Amino acid sequence: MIASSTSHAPRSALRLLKPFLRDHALRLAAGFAALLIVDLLQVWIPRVIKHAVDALGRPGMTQGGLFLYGALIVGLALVIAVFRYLWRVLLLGFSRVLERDLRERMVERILSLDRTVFFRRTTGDFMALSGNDLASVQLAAGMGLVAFADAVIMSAAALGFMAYIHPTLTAVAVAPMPLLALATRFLSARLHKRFLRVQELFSQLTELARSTFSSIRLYKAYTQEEAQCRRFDALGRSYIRNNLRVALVQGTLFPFAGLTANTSLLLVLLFGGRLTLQGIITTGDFVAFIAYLHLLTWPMMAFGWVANLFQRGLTSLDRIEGLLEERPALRDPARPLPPPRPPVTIELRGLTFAYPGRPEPVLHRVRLAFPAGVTGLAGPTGSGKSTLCQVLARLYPIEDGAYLVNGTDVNLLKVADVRRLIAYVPQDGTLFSDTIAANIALGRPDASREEIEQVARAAAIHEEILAMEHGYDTRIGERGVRLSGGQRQRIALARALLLDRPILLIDDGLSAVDLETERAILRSLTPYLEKRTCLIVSHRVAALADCDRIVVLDRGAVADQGRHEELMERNLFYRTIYLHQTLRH
Ligand SMILES: Nc1ncnc2c1ncn2[C@@H]1O[C@H](COP(=O)(O)OP(=O)(O)OP(=O)(O)O)[C@@H](O)[C@H]1O
Repeated sequence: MIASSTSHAPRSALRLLKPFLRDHALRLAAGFAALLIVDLLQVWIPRVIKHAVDALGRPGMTQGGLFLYGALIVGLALVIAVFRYLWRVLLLGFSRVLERDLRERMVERILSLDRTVFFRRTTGDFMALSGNDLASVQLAAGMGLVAFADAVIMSAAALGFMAYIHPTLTAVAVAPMPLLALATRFLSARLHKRFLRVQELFSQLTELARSTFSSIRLYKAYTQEEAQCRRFDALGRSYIRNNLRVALVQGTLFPFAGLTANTSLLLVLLFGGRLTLQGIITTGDFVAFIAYLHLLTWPMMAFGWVANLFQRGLTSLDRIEGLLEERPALRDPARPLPPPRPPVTIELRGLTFAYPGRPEPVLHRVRLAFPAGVTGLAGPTGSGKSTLCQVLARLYPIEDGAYLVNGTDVNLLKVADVRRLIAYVPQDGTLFSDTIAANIALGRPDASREEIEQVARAAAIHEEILAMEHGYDTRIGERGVRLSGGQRQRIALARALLLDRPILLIDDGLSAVDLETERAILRSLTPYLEKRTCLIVSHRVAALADCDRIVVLDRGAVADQGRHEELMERNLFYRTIYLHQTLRH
């Protein structure tokens, strides 16, 4: 699941940010300039304090004079507040814009991918990427970047002022700092590994939650609530355990930074105190020096913290890059031919097909022409009927044999141009939490109510929709009414009819209605299907009896084809199933 995220060095992920940094260079420059001003003004305050303290020892110093120093500090603080507001808006705003940009690119990429990728990646994986990972990148690019720049500017300025007071004392005060840098480096390497594991577990947890809640009725029916709770519990414990392992490293890093800062303070008190007593530096210098040391404490802590943020951000950016680098297996040719025009005929020539990652072909040298009219597709379960529909719907790459549209190989056409010719009704007609009208109009949101009603009539669902309280405006799904399996299938069929495309593929799309209704619907579709090419898969061969032609598939190969009467005469499988099903009804 996470394989692609760990396949390349995290730093290569930074390439992702380059064009973005270029586009927002001005905003960043203004933001960092504001940050620089804030930091410089901030390090100026101890200078004012120094002068105030030194002035205290001079004769003739009045309260009014002291007030002036105080007013100067307040003035500086006001200017600092304005510029701090500016950098927050500019730099933190930058991280939000980056977040939005990455999210849009991720959504675009996910929508461009095909099924081959979704076999490898789970929904939980996508959710973790757009949740946790994106938040980590945003935090690193926002607060992380700001804290880092702030720490660099502040420490450089503070060190400069300290060195100006007394270079040797400065060297003594910063002596413990390299230790902190080393500790940060060592600990953040561990943190990277542990954090990766936490992200993986979060992804698994999200996937478990999604699959549990979307199939909650099934778990209840199988009384699997407790078992499912145990699964959550085990995964949740592992998630906490691994988070604690992260906290253990972080918990070492922060106190260590604090300890280093206080050691520096001790050294300054000892050596700086002596220098003051000897009169080498003034009391004001000594007070200012300690104020600078306080200003240095934050950058020292910040380096450790920022190292963590960057580590997390890089790990997440790497995972996001893994997703953005995914490419659909189905790609458009470099120079596609113009889209085919109706009337459209389709044909398979010696098509052999295996699912990606599976060596065993599911379809073997299928040779079939689909003339205008209705072709029925029958065959034992697992014989490859759905696979054939999906290949025809242009959902998988064609690598062995040919799929021709109006005599042109589909590999020479744009994928979307072929798909635009086909209305496909899959086995599980997925409906969305929206109104019935919106569900039917999925492929044509601009369709009029009249057009929607017309296709609903053809799919024999109009009367039932009208009988509902809000008719076509009835909401379905989690917050609306629950529909029967047959109703869902007929709405899915109406949705495909509304597309008004030259080819219609119905993959057992009426399995949930009774045989008579299925036959009646197929008969009522006859006027709609005139001049179109239609393939209907059905488990009930009796429903296919009126088709112009019926193909029998067996273990992925075409076993027979002909009219109902012909197959009744010569095809044992067809006759047996037909008699079995009609006698039972
Ligand atoms: N996504 C997939 N990945 C790998 N193998 C698959 C996939 N979908 C189906 N198969 C395999 O392909 C074979 C044909 O399945 P398919 O669903 O096309 O048969 P079918 O005739 O439509 O079956 P049914 O009548 O039960 O719906 C089966 O062996 C199945 O296990």
